[in-house]
Amino acid sequence: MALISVRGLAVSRGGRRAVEGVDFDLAAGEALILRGPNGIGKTTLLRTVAGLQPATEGSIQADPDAIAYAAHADGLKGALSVAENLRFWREVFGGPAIDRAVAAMNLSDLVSRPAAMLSAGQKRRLGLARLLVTGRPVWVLDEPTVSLDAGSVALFADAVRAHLAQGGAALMATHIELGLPEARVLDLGPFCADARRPAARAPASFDEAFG
Ligand SMILES: Nc1ncnc2c1ncn2[C@@H]1O[C@H](COP(=O)(O)OP(=O)(O)OP(=O)(O)O)[C@@H](O)[C@H]1O
Repeated sequence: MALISVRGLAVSRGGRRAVEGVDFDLAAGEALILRGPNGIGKTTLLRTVAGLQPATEGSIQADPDAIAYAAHADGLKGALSVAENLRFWREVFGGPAIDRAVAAMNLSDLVSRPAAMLSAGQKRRLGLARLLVTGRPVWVLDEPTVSLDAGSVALFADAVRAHLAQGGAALMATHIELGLPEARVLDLGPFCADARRPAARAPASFDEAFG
């Protein structure tokens, strides 16, 4: 059974339709990568699936309590240490102990350091470790590997693979090659609202050259 089922989905940002007519299912053990050029609507689609904004059209079947959403921003508390941040999130979500998350994202040497004193890549590793302490099955991730070095991208791919093996699922927008050949790819290009309705931008009766 699908954990997320999307049919005929259109999403908008700033009053403009971004993509429309999007269909996909995501089942336990599956990963789906959204691709498309800057501005096509990947973030908008992920925010809509995560329940942070309404769909313009179409349907999304998913349990909002099953989704852990990680946006561009890491959402860390700068004054709290790495361990305190993870314990905070664990208590909010009621997920598993933090040890596995610390090890999975190579944070063992940093557990006592305030999050404000981490590098950009270390902050990102902590932001991703947060997913593991939510205990939620569906990860919805927006550019999860920004700031990560090659070794950390590989760690992240391992964490996703382990999550899938445990019956989880992942929906991700990324421009880079994650090293997850088992993931399906959905190119949003054909679903760009402007490209599908060129007449809406340039009516046939309008003579652009002499208007
Ligand atoms: N705050 C905003 N207000 C109005 N429109 C916005 C805002 N942020 C983004 N947009 C517009 O919404 C559209 C979709 O943006 P979105 O961030 O979803 O694209 P994206 O595919 O995630 O892009 P990127 O690859 O650059 O992250 C774009 O055309 C963008 O210009």
